Amino acid sequence: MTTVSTDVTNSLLYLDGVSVSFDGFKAINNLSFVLNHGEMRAIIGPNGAGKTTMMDIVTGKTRPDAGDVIFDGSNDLTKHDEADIAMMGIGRKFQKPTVFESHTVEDNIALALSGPRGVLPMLFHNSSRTGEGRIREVLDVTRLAHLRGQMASSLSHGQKQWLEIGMLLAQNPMLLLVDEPVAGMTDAETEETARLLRDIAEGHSVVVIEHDMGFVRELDVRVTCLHEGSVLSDGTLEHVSSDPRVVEVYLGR
Ligand SMILES: Nc1ncnc2c1ncn2[C@@H]1O[C@H](COP(=O)(O)OP(=O)(O)OP(=O)(O)O)[C@@H](O)[C@H]1O
Repeated sequence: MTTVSTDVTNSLLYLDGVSVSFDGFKAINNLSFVLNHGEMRAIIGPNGAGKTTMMDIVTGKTRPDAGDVIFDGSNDLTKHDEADIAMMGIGRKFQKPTVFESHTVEDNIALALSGPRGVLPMLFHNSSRTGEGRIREVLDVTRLAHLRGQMASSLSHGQKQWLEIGMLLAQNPMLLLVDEPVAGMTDAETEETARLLRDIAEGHSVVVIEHDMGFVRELDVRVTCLHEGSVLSDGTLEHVSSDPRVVEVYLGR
């Protein structure tokens, strides 16, 4: 018990004994998962393993039937709705980019900055960091500074994904949840996305769901493999990818 309570206090995200069923089917089955402050983690696993459902539970979209879901040591996420959870500092990027196509890159970031956790409402209290400074920071980290005046509709698929990550960053979340960011990207964009997320992880905690194992290798972080709603294997990519159970249900297919 001592270990568990220490885990809760020291972790940014703590799931223990979490289960959820849909029409009697256990999509998440007694799942335990701990993410440390400042950590980036990759989540892999076959289709239907429960990866998206796990994110749905963390963001308040789905309520678990059982288990603990604690954010930043003391916030019981099962007692909050999606809007509350976003305000607490959990940002989610879905697989498909949803940028404002008919606005410029810069305006997309500015719109996100003026959102509930953006910095613009706080400007009067913090003159050292202007909206413009923050926009530049976000554009730099998302590799879009040279495109700031262009319409979002003119961006490549990969650049739209980076822009949406930028819009998330503008909200300054403590934790970013990123679902299959490199699906549909070119090889060059995929490699750049790994570098971009590593840069972001210097100041944020990140959970990335991804099937592209080359990309997961580039991320160079601890990997958790889910299967049938629970953790099947966890550790370095070398450890997880050589686990015979992971090879059987996922990598060997
Ligand atoms: N709202 C829902 N109603 C019914 N079944 C659901 C619902 N959401 C998820 N499921 C089922 O739960 C299981 C887990 O789905 P989930 O989308 O979490 O898997 P995943 O690991 O994200 O898969 P993929 O890699 O294909 O995205 C699947 O069998 C799915 O059909």
